[in-house]
Amino acid sequence: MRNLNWFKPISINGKPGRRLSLGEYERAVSWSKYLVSSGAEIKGEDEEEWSADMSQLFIGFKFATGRHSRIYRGVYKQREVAIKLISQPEQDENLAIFLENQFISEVALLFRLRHPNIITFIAACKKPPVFCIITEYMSGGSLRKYLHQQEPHSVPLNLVLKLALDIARGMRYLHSQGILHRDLKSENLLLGEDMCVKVADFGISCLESQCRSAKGFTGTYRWMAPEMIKEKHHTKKVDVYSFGIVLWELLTALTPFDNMTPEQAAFAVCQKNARPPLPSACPQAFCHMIKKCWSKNPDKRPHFDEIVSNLETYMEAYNEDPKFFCHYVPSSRYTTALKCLPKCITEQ
Ligand SMILES: Nc1ncnc2c1ncn2[C@@H]1O[C@H](COP(=O)(O)OP(=O)(O)OP(=O)(O)O)[C@@H](O)[C@H]1O
Repeated sequence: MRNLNWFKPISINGKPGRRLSLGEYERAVSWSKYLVSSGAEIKGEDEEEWSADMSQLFIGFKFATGRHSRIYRGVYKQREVAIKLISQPEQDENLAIFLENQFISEVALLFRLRHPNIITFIAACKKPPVFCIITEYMSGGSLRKYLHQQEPHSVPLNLVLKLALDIARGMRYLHSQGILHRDLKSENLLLGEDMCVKVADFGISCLESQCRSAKGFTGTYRWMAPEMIKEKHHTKKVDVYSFGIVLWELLTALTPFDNMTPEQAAFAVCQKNARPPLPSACPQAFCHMIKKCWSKNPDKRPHFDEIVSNLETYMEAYNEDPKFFCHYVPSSRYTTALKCLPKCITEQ
């Protein structure tokens, strides 16, 4: 029997929700016939624990779309959530299998992750040909959307630092769990209230020991490390490369390789070792970090431990002296002195 709770207009924070339009209602009805759980199809490792109780789920309106998904707002067990619905196409068996495997892998990874800078997984539901993933709702939307609303080069340095540190902490945790994200970009970084950033979209993530070729992930070429574009063996360092591009985005509020198609960008990165231009006014501390992160040689890219530690040092120095970025000279004795400075102060 259909669960009509799904189609009640949702109420969020006491404010009445919007009633679904006829089109949205019809789409929701067509999706719901697959999603209303009989409980019979719940199988597999951990599924008992992550399987959503559909009687507790209220679906609202669609607010975003992915390549193969639609994202709805909703309420699950009294909590505001985002509901990602993925539907398998009837006509394309290979894509259907790919999407099912992607769903299984994304849920298996998300289920185990708990960190303030990683999107919080709430529940999921598997009713082929439709799958859903329920996560906390991030009211600020994507970092990409936020940056596109800013004037180029206008994000204040203390905010760049805070956002970069949130992302780097989330990524350090992810790597400590042996997981490669492989699709780190501003669109997959979500903002909460108080401008906290969380890493999201683990659709093509993998355990380092099990990662295979990245064939077909053409949509993310602008952020993709050359070894991954070339479908070569790749390591955690592909995420460090992407972090370098994200840091460039934070400083410029621009889209990388804006004047090129994703394929042209991929060619330029691999064949000409091209990178987005660093702004002339880019503080040395950031220029140095960005260049190291997007080095051609993955071994020259730092680990997230080092990135977090450097960003924390910059943050402390900036809080002490907002002119810190004007004085900073990379890889000098000044940097070493800076690193021991807080210790020296506390030891006195
Ligand atoms: N929990 C959330 N809270 C707020 N917005 C979200 C949330 N999850 C996703 N979104 C929005 O939906 C967009 C697409 O989500 P997501 O990247 O997870 O879908 P996808 O199907 O994997 O997309 P693609 O394959 O195109 O990368 C995000 O860029 C973001 O704007």
